[in-house]
Amino acid sequence: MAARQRWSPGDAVWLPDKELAFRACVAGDGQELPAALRREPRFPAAGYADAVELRWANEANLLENLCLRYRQGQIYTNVSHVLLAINPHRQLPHLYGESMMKQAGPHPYTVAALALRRRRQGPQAIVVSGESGAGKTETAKIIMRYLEVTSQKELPEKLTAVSRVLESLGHAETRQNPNSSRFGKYLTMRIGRHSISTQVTTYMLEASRVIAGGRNFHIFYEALGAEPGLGPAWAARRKELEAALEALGLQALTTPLLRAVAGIWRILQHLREGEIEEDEVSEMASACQLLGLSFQSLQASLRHRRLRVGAEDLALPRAAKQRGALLRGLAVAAYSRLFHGVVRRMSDNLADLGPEEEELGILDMYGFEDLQNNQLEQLLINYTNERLQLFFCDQLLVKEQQLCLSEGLKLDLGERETSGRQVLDNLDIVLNVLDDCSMQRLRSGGGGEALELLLRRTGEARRRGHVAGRFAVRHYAGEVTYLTSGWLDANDSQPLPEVAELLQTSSNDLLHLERQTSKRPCQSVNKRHRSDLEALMKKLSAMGVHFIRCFRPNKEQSADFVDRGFLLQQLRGCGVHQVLQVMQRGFPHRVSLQQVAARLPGGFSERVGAEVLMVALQVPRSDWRVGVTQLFLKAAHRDALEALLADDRPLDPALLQEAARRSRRLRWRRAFHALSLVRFLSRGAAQRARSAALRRKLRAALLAAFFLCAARRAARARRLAAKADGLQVPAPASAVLGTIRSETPEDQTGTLLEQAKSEKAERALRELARPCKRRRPSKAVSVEGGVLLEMLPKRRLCLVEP
Ligand SMILES: Nc1ncnc2c1ncn2[C@@H]1O[C@H](COP(=O)(O)OP(=O)(O)OP(=O)(O)O)[C@@H](O)[C@H]1O
Repeated sequence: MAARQRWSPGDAVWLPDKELAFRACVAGDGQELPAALRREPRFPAAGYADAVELRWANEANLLENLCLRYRQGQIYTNVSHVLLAINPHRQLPHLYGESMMKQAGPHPYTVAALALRRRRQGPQAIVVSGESGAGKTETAKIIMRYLEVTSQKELPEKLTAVSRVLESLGHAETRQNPNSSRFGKYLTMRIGRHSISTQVTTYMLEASRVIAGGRNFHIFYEALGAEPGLGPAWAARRKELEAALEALGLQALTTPLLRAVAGIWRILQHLREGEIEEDEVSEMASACQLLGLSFQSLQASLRHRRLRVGAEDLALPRAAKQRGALLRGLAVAAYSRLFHGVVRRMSDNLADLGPEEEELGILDMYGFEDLQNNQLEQLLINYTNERLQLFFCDQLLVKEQQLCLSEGLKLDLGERETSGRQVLDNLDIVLNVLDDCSMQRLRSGGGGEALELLLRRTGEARRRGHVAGRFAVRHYAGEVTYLTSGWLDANDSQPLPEVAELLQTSSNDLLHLERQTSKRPCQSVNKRHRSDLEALMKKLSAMGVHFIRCFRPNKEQSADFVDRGFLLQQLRGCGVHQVLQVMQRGFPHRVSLQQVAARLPGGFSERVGAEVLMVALQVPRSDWRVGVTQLFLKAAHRDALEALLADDRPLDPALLQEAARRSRRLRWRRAFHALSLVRFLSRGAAQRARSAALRRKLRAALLAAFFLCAARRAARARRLAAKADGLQVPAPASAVLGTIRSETPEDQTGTLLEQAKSEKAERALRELARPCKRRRPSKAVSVEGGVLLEMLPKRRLCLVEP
């Protein structure tokens, strides 16, 4: 989306605007508007169902397109493989009828249909992400409805029951959403011939919400359903919860669960000020009864802290603040154990899964968070989102590259995202240090300092001003400031020893510690979360992934308007602009070759037809490609695509004929170039072969010269020796010449030697004249020749072959 510096008169542009995000303008002659973006000249009345159809694929046009569609009740829009969904905050029944299940176009139904079709190729996953209140849970429900209807198999009653129980235990009313899920959820479905089996995995419950002071988890109000001031709705919801537990065969859990929740609620009533006075301790009796705890034990723990010094046990009196901290720890730990205890029992009841290939998963993860006071929990949530975002960008590139590859196109779609990886690396360092501090049981002072030191050193996590105890991280969705206080406690997956002991002795099984596997003994919160996330990412990497991105239209949860600035911020935050960038680099407009062929009179093959049309529409050669099944066009050629697809605009036959001629010429020219290239390359090969032959001949000549000289020298030496001794010339020095086996009379040796010498030279010269062929040395080379065989590299020995 390169911003043009100079504009022509009448160019439609978008200029940044504080209120509207972008303001529509018309450029003057040669005007310099560096921050301006090219405006789409005209949108179709219903907007573009797929934003890659935009002629100018930039974020301003994307935003305008989304708003245009939203105003007409079209909340879904595609950006290539990604589905964007804007929360309507009102019921839109026309979007979810069964007739919609058969239609193409942007919809969660279409995503589910694609995932279902592809599940035979391997396990598929649908990742639904977005801010809190953006509509993730609703979207997941829409997908499940589709699966139920189209597979004509009843979704197991248990699945609905699981969702209902999880809603009670893990959802709460927040500022953004009256039914906000405060944990991550991955739902696995295996669709067999006769049934669908399911399994649920949960990720990091925001257990600190129990003591946060605002609205608590729904189950608290359901447990107290009949209490005055709560309204009849909660009583009805309590009945639903009981029915869901019964459907799961867990009716035995109803009473202990609701009693324990009521017990925690009692504790919370005394915790309003954060401190517990001495006389208030006695009021804990009813809470203990509901939780199945020993009141005496709790009383003792609240009054005194036990400390072991050497062999001596000391009991130090607790202050009101310390009593408050202990009770807070007890409430959080008890709720966390309740949640995990129920989830574990539900999973045990659902465990019967089919073969892995049939798997279809739906991931509903908590969205990016930036609260007033961001703690370790928010850091872990944002860490998760950062991982998912990186995964999204990688997958996007991979998918586009796969499509190009399958269509036989060679495109440079740019590098993979790296800044997110850097942020993650730095956060990993921070979280590892936190674990080290936790291991050494360093309390606030030491641990906090170590963390801060490290934070100052890491590039992305940098200190803000001189405020101690804070640091900021530049996430993909914006900068978030975190407080470091209380991290060590928050990172401790184990409650205080007194609390753990108390809960372990409870008469309520749900409050007992979950079974520990030997692999993960007592991991810290952050370590456990990261290892769960790692396993999830590994799983997703091996699956076909489909993305749905959900957005909030405004902060007010109103169905009446779109806050464009707020929506733009979310679009930027979830990396839709990266999708657009990739599209911009590639060929975002696609049309099937069959459709192209249908626009032409007969006589053209699909590929040739596409070429002819491109020539006729005068699209520059660099702006289109013909793939195996589709014609690809650059972003700026939307008009050409429209001309191509509009049935009511007949193509001029004369123009087509001319285009066909030009296309033929083009193809001939291409064929000629290809031939020339082949000739050039083969000429090069012949040239290389000739020079190799010449090199071999030169080597042969040198060797021949060497043999001649050696033979001559040896003969002269023998003649001289014979002259001096007056003796006969001895047998020939066949060791040098190699191939001569002398059985001739001794008097003929001199002549033979000369003869052999000249024969050898002649043979070498003949070899020079012979066309070169690589030959392996013959086995018939004589024993004397063997001396040479050893001395010279083997491939050169063909020269001494007789
Ligand atoms: N497609 C839809 N049609 C009608 N209403 C919707 C739709 N999607 C969301 N909503 C409304 O928005 C509210 C919030 O949606 P939802 O609970 O799915 O958000 P979420 O993204 O899961 O939030 P959180 O992350 O906090 O759990 C719903 O209670 C519902 O009223």
